[in-house]
Amino acid sequence: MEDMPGKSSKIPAEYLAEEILNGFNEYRARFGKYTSEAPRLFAERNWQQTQINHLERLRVYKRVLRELCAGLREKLGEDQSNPDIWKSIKSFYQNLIIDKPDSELAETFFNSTIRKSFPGLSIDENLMFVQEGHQPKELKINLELLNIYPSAMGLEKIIRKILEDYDFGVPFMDKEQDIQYLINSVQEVILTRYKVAPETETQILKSVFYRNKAAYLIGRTYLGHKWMPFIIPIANGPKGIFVDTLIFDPDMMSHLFSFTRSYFMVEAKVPSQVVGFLHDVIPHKKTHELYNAIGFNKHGKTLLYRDFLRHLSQSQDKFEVAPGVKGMVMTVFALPSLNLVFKIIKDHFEPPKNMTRAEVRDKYRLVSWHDRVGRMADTHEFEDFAIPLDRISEELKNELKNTVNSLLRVEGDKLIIKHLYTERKMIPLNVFLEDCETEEGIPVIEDYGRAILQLAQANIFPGDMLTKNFGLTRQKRVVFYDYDEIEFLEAMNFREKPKAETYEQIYASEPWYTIAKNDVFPEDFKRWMIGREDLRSHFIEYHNDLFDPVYWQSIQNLLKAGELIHAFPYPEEIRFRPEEKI
Ligand SMILES: Nc1ncnc2c1ncn2[C@@H]1O[C@H](COP(=O)(O)OP(=O)(O)OP(=O)(O)O)[C@@H](O)[C@H]1O
Repeated sequence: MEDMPGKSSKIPAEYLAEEILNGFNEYRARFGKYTSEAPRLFAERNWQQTQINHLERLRVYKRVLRELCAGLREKLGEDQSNPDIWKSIKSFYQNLIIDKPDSELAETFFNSTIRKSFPGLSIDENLMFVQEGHQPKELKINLELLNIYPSAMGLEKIIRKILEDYDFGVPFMDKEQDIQYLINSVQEVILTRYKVAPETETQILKSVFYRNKAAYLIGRTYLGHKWMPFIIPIANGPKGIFVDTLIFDPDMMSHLFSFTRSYFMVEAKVPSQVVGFLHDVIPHKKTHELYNAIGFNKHGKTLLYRDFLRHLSQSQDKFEVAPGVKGMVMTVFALPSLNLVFKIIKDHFEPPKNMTRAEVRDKYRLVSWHDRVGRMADTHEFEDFAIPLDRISEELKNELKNTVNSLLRVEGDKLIIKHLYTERKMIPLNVFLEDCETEEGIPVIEDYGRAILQLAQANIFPGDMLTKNFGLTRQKRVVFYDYDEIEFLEAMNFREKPKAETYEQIYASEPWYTIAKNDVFPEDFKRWMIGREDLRSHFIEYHNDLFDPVYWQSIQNLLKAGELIHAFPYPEEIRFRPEEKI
């Protein structure tokens, strides 16, 4: 063994590097086991277990890491924060993972390990993979990952062959009708507009993407001058498997991979190759978002951080307090040129907020584990996040000092923030509604109500539903981002207001009836949900159900009966069949 600098006198660095690699392999094996069960659970329509597996898979990383790091800390003893030893471990580890098909994930795993084992570590390229190790993993497409259908086969034969190749082990409800629906869609969208040359082809990833109650095939057709990507959603209803629709719209495709959706279960032995294909098919999405979407959210976080560092070095603007109404629980700031916000839990909350910092963190964790149904933003959690002091505006410096001082320290020319969340930057809904035209506002407020109802169907009650707690995405979709008052819908008690009968009751300045902590009176929502006169009446009429306690109770009853309500990540109108035919 080559004599490495600073080799531990007690346990050789080589051994510790192997131990970290074993931890990584353990994580990959356990992650892979949950992923590999997705096709069977889909075939069995076992949605309960699908949900459990989704949650368990999200927990694997931390669980493996916790055990590994406890062992490492014990073995390293006083050497836990000896940079020479870690440098040596990194060097051995780098050699061990060099030929791994998922070495980029293994690097991220190393970073997590050292951050949890080395007290007081600051970002250091010698000790961590701040940038990618050897050679950056090229996002190359491997043709072996694809099923290929030459155009010369003819449309109908291609479609038949696709439905044969992707065998879910369950009979189709009506395969002939599915084939006809698919032919019609292709004719409508492609063949009426483009002439497909016979020497071209259609490619579909062999790996199927599973999420909730659906499976998705992802592919593209070469039209002779450009690729036309598509997604085929497939569902398994009580009468069998069926193709639910065919998606060509790039925005819809992109939304399927949105930061507001849960991660897919998909076999990806070489993640960079699957991401490479997705990158070509959905060019809008950044690489870190695609890694997140296929379940490697820790590596997604690494890439997000690398993007952040690059962005910082290429921009000059200053971090500012985020526009909109300031939070009572979170201090939120942003860099105008960057598509992210940074959220820190305040040191003290003003009444009526009376939760603790730990409780707020629990709520954020709940959201990251829960099905976000396209209506809640995913967050990444960072510890000891460094920002150059000269990039922070004076106003923000004061705001940070006044609200989160206990989490700040200065190291050289950097401000280090002990704990923060990053989240996609959106336009706060209240800001948008302040000066939009009526016609622009109408679809947005309709979507606001829809967002609340879809969250309810996923067993989430936002608690505080004011427009300031929702944001608008690039695609003008309304997304909830204020999690500190979130509750499970099942825990709420939706009530009608008792009718005042006596003189005292009618003229009482305070409610004369008792109100329990989880009581909710939906008819009150009318008073404060939408302030603008020109939008208010439309909202109240359009979302009449929102103000009816019986409607909320009916959603609770469905949830109590164990119903997993599937939130379709595409509009109802594009589905091939109405719900009653399924
Ligand atoms: N993802 C985001 N994109 C853009 N702005 C955001 C985002 N998240 C938060 N903000 C801004 O920061 C403000 C405070 O954020 P947030 O609602 O999460 O804090 P809070 O302290 O939980 O709020 P509250 O006082 O309602 O509990 C928002 O009103 C909005 O203006």
